[in-house]
This record gives sequence, C-alpha cells and structure tokens, in this order.
Amino acid sequence: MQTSIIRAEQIEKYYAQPSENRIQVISPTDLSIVPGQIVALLGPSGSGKSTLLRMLTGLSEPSAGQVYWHEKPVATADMNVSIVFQSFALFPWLTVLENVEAPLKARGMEVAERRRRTLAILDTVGLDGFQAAYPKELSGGMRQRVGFARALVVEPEVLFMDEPFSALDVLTAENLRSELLELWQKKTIPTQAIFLVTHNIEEAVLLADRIIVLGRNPGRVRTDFEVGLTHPRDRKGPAFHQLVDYIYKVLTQPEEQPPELPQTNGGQPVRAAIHKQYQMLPHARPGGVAGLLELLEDHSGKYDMYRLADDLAFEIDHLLPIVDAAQMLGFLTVTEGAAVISPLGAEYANSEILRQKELFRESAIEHVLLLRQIVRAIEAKSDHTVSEDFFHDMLDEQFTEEETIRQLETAVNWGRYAELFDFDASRRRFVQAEKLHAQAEPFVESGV
Ligand SMILES: Nc1ncnc2c1ncn2[C@@H]1O[C@H](COP(=O)(O)OP(=O)(O)OP(=O)(O)O)[C@@H](O)[C@H]1O
Repeated sequence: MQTSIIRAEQIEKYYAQPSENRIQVISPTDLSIVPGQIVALLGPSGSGKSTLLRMLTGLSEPSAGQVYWHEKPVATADMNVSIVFQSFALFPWLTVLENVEAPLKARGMEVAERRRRTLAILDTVGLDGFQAAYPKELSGGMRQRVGFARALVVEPEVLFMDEPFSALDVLTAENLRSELLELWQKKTIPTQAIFLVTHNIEEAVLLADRIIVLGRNPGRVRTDFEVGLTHPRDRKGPAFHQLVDYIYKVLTQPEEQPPELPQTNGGQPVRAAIHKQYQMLPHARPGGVAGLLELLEDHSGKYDMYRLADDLAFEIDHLLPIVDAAQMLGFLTVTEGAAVISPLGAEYANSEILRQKELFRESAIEHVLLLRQIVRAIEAKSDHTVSEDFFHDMLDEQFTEEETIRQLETAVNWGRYAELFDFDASRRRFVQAEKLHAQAEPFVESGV
C-alpha cells in the first residue's frame, strides 16, 4: 500500500448550538492523500467540502478523530501545504511580486533567495512582466494566476484548491485548468499531490485521478473511486460521458439511510443521523419544477441529466434542487442518469395552472412532512395561525441555523404556491391562506 502524505482517521466536525444539541457537519471519515494523485472532492452545497478541506490542511481542528502528516499528528508536524481560494484572497495593497513573496517572507526566507524563487514562479505561471501591478489592475484570470503563484512559491507537497476556477469565465477557467494540468504532468512543480474541491463534475472528471463525492446532512463519503481515463481526456468521448453520468446519478439518488449512528466523543449524543424524520427540502421554486416538467414532456418524458444541465447551461447545484424537488413530489424519477417523468408529472405538465396547483398541493401534503405538519397545526389552532418559532425549534434539532431558515423559506414558498397556507411576515406566523387576506380588509375599510 502506498504511504500517505496526509491521512485522516475518523475525523468529524460538529458545531455547538445554543441548545444542548450540536450539528454534525462531517460524520466520521477516513481519507488518505497519497503522492502522484489529483483528488477531486465533489458534493452539493453545504455537504462540508470546505470543512473537510480545512481539517485536512490543519486550518481547522476536527471535533474528533485525527489528521496525520506523514504519520505524525498535524499538531506536532511541520506541514508543507498551501491553498488556492475561489476568491483569490490577495492583499490589495501589495503588488503581484509582494503578494507572491509574502509566504516566503513569513517563513523567514532570506531576501535574495525569496526574490529568485518568486520571479521563477511568476514566470512559470505566466505572470512575467506583471510584477509591479496591483491586484485591482488585473483581470480575474490574472488574479487567480497570482493566487496559484503564491500557493506554489512555497513548493507545497500538497496543493489544496477550493473552487479555484469557479469565479472565472468559462474560457479563462479552461485555460488555467489545462495550464495547471501541464505543470503537474510535466513535473514543472515539485507538488506531490493536489486536492481540488469543486462543484463542477466535468472539471473533476477532466483533472482528477480519484474522485470523492460527499453527501450531506451530515457530510459523508457517498462514493470514492479512481478515474481510469488517460490524459488528455476527451470530453466528448463515451467513457468521459459515462463517468459524468455516473456522478450525476450518485448526486441525484435520494438520500440513503446513513450506515451507522456516530456515537463518539465526550459522551454527547451526536445528532446527525438521528432525526431523519425531516427530509431536507430542496431549495427549488415551484416555477422551476414546472419548467423542468414541461421541458421533460417536450422530450418524450425523458432527459439525460448530463445533457439537460448542458443544454440549459445550468450548474449542477442549480439543477439538482429542482430535480430533487420534482422527485420528492413524485413528478419524476432518476434512473440510469436520466430524469424520467412520472404519469403524475406528465399530468402536471399538461395541465392548466389551477390544476397544477392542485396536483402540487396533493403531492406536497402526501410527501412533505413539514408542509403536512404546518397545515395540521394551522387547522388545530382556534385562531388558525401558528408561530414560525414552533417549527424553527423542531427543524433546529436537525439542521444548522442557516439551513433551518432556508428550510422555512422554502416551505413558505411551496405552501404559498400550493395555497396550503400563507405567511404573515410581520408577526412571523403561518396563517390560513384566506386569513391573511381577511385581516387586510378591516385595515382597508378603516382607511377609507
Ligand atoms: N461555524 C459554523 N457553525 C455552524 N455550522 C457551520 C459552521 N461552519 C459551517 N457550518 C455548516 O457546515 C455545513 C458545511 O459547510 P461547508 O462550507 O463546508 O460546505 P460546502 O460543501 O463547502 O458548501 P459550498 O459548496 O456551498 O461551499 C453547512 O451546512 C454550514 O452551514
């Protein structure tokens, strides 16, 4: 077995909440980074990709478990890693040269040597002639070159990248990707391994030797495999296509039951897998679901997910919630990487708006626990209103504060569309749809 540069053993991350509970962001995970590999980490938004990256780099301490650098616990090891960030994270008041030189200065390197190293790396990444420029004078692509130069100048053994290309336009990103790959393959840089966090499935399949896909709530490894394709990889080739398709499939599969309840550390029960009663509402608007179903109907009810994202020029993160929502409501299924409309979905796509709302309403009540609970609670109360806090506290048991707020927003969105209920924002209460309108009337009258 190959020796790891970085090895994570049962690392997990959880955050304390104001209540006694805590939120599990990463469930216990083993992971190794070995020499000679580009590893890509994919996963939906909020699945903990950045959290995992931060723990592997030693920037953030795991709540439990241990990260080893050449088999020494990171706390006692001298790690040689660097990170390229999506946001470039440059010092605006320093020139290109000073920005790139900064980490060497911080390491106390002597002036002549650090100048030599900086000029050499600026040359390597195509920044020759830009030494005296300030970041604000540069395009996004050039700024990210500075980001790469600054990360590479320390000759990291492992280069970490957190969505390094996603703030760039398509062509610039493509250009930088192939330049990086060339540096790596020709061993122009002494870096031993690259760890890339990305949202972009094609980017992962294009660059990586190994791909790890995280699921969320809590973040956990769904699949981890080696990419058997040789370079240069043909984006249009069937093998490439199959792999992209496979990853789409993993990402669109409904959440499976987590294997084990993590019962570790400090005696506190870890809540991650516990309250599975709330399925996470995908943050999609009903209009998006309607649009998707109509598009599917136009394509004889079936659309390859890979082509769908491509044809719509959608990022996976924008498409997935819509597909998830339609799936949750029973309007479509995802099989073999294709979205297939169900008879109910077809009826929806072919109906007038009122009937569409009716179908949405019936499905939502049947399949979405949170909406069903809100409706029941409103019905049960004599004034037919119920406080948002009530549901906030229940959701809070399972989701982070940020996610709880998003879940409630989505529930309001769906509930309003389906005319299941309305939301009185001034009182932060769910109300019967007609109730809010009824209350508005006396106000209008008194104003006359
Ligand atoms: N300090 C914190 N306290 C509580 N929750 C946190 C904290 N930091 C992160 N989280 C939660 O951890 C989860 C994972 O966040 P993370 O940024 O690692 O995900 P990600 O997969 O990188 O997301 P994205 O793709 O959107 O960048 C999110 O639900 C986030 O809200």
